[in-house]
Amino acid sequence: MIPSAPGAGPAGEPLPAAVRTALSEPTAARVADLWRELGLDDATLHDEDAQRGLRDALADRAGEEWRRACARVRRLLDTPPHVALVRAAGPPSPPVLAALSVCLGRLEDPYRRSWSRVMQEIVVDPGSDDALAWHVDSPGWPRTNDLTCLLCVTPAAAGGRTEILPWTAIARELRSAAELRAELAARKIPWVLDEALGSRVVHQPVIGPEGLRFMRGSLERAAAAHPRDAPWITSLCRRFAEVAERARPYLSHRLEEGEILVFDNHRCLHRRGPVHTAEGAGEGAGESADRLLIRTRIGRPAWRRSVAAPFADDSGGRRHRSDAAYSPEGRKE
Ligand SMILES: O=C(O)CCC(=O)C(=O)O
Ligand SMILES: [Fe+2]
Repeated sequence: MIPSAPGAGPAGEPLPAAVRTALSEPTAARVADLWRELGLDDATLHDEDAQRGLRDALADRAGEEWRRACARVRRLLDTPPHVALVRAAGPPSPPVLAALSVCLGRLEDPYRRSWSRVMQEIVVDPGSDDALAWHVDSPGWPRTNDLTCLLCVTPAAAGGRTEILPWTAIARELRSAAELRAELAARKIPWVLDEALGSRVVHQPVIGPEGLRFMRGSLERAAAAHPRDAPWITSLCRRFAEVAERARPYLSHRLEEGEILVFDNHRCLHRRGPVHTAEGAGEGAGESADRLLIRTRIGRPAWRRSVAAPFADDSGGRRHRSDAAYSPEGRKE
């Protein structure tokens, strides 16, 4: 009912060199040593005290390069296009991903079940095309995560580009569609939360005061669960998807082994381009299961983000947010 995105196209721009940060081998090794010393793994990391312990240990002992890299990533996330790419020397390092994540905010896990992971393996799922269309992560959570980090363990043999569409580009496209923009900000979608979270419904617009909330599959679920609202939900979703499809520029990057891509999940949409097998193939056919990423989803950023609530104006996020408007404690779930 809502059209699919075509995936990576020639219109995507490469990641600017300015968003890249390298970490030296000694720093990466120190981080991994701390991780081992603290006896951390995915299960222990669910605990907020363990996350705080790791953050404190890193501040004390990971060194100046680590401190600078974290500060730089925070700055990059605060500035359009709200993206940072970190490459630690050596093989792909889940400890470095976890360490970077806890230095940015809290690793979120609203499920709190034995099967849930704060460091989640992301493989190509031929049964779902949600990742192929512009979306934000966690539309099935009461509050979507603020930041997403993706560590590339195994790159795609071919294709599989990760693409980022910053809010500033969407806002520009919406300038000539004031009515649609007003509707996107005013009409509250009855989002159906994940089954494991009780399938509750939360009412939020696509363009909310805190950011974007959009995923085609979730909107289809909302429409199916609320047949009377289905016509306007479907129409709004289709029109927004068309705007996102036209919006430029967006970034397109094929993650390489060991790279960590971090982006602001409230101020960007993202998607994955089709993955090709050696035989070649298009979307849906020949998708390879080899590509492996590890994802963390971060809430309550550890710093006060300084960029204006982008949804209050069209200035591209240059105005400063008031601290009060962005205090994590002041947020409702
Ligand atoms: O695989 C990627 O590059 C992104 C995947 C994604 O967006 C998702 O699984 O939600
Ligand atoms: Fe995603």
